Amino acid sequence: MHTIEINFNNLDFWQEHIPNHVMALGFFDGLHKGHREVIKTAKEVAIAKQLPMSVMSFFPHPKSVLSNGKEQVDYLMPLDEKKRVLESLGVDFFFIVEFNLLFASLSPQQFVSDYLVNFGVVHAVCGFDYTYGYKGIGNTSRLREDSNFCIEVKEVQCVKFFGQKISSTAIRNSLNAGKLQEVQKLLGKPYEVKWHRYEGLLPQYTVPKPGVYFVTLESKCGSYSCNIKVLQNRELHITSNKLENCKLLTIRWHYKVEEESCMATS
Ligand SMILES: Cc1cc2nc3c(=O)[nH]c(=O)nc-3n(C[C@H](O)[C@H](O)[C@H](O)COP(=O)(O)O)c2cc1C
Ligand SMILES: Nc1ncnc2c1ncn2[C@@H]1O[C@H](COP(=O)(O)OP(=O)(O)OP(=O)(O)O)[C@@H](O)[C@H]1O
Repeated sequence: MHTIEINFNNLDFWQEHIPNHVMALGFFDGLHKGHREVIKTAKEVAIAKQLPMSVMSFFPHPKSVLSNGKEQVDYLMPLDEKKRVLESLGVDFFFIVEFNLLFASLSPQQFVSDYLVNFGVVHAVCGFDYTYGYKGIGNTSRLREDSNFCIEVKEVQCVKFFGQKISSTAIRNSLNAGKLQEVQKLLGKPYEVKWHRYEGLLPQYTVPKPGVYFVTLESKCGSYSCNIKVLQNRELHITSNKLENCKLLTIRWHYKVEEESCMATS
């Protein structure tokens, strides 16, 4: 998979060098079941058309840029992890567009013309609620028209869990409430973070609310299941010394064992 960072300075260059392809559109934080359905659908279209397939996402999150940094976004995964998962899903090109105020002010038609039509997109795939362009006024029902009918559009229906749309926001809320089993159902797998023995939690991961959790720790030295504590400042307290020689751990979260209120007395 080729990862290409796009900004206003290199846009012309890439417009000339990217082959015709099928694109999946969206931010895709956490790559949950809904996101995977969009990417799977794009991959199927690409295979049928014998074309490469891409994902176009942005960085940083529109919310943090549009609030001038006042609204902090708790990412579910850093870009490197997103790259790793996208590659495993068969994505050929991962475009990361620099999201800044100038980009945010593009009209829906400008975005579609410069970043889709002139970018070699012949078929776009997005979820039913994908939005684009200034104030997010572009939506899937006008995407084909905004491209002057140059690209085909496939809209993916809502993937739900107990009648509710699966979303990155719902997953962040469940994480913040310590509902790790619910998070697992929405993601389709246990939530994972990377933790360094000296540096702590790696950037752009979110940890659940304070409490005691049953997790699996995985490292080059092996894997081991135990309880760990999330402290008030969202720091992790890992008492197990089984993997003490390993600096970098993947923590796979299973369920909450104890509430924060019980921790104080235990
Ligand atoms: C060119 C462009 C301009 C955008 N401008 C705005 C904006 O002014 N306000 C806003 O809230 N979101 C804006 N967005 C963000 C989108 O509404 C949307 O959140 C983003 O494309 C990710 O889509 P998704 O949330 O469906 O994954 C813009 C997106 C694009 C592509
Ligand atoms: N549950 C879902 N079912 C189908 N498509 C989805 C679902 N969730 C997101 N998508 C689609 O996946 C792409 C990426 O969406 P986005 O990153 O906005 O995810 P989200 O989970 O809705 O995030 P947020 O909660 O921050 O709005 C978009 O095309 C969007 O329409």
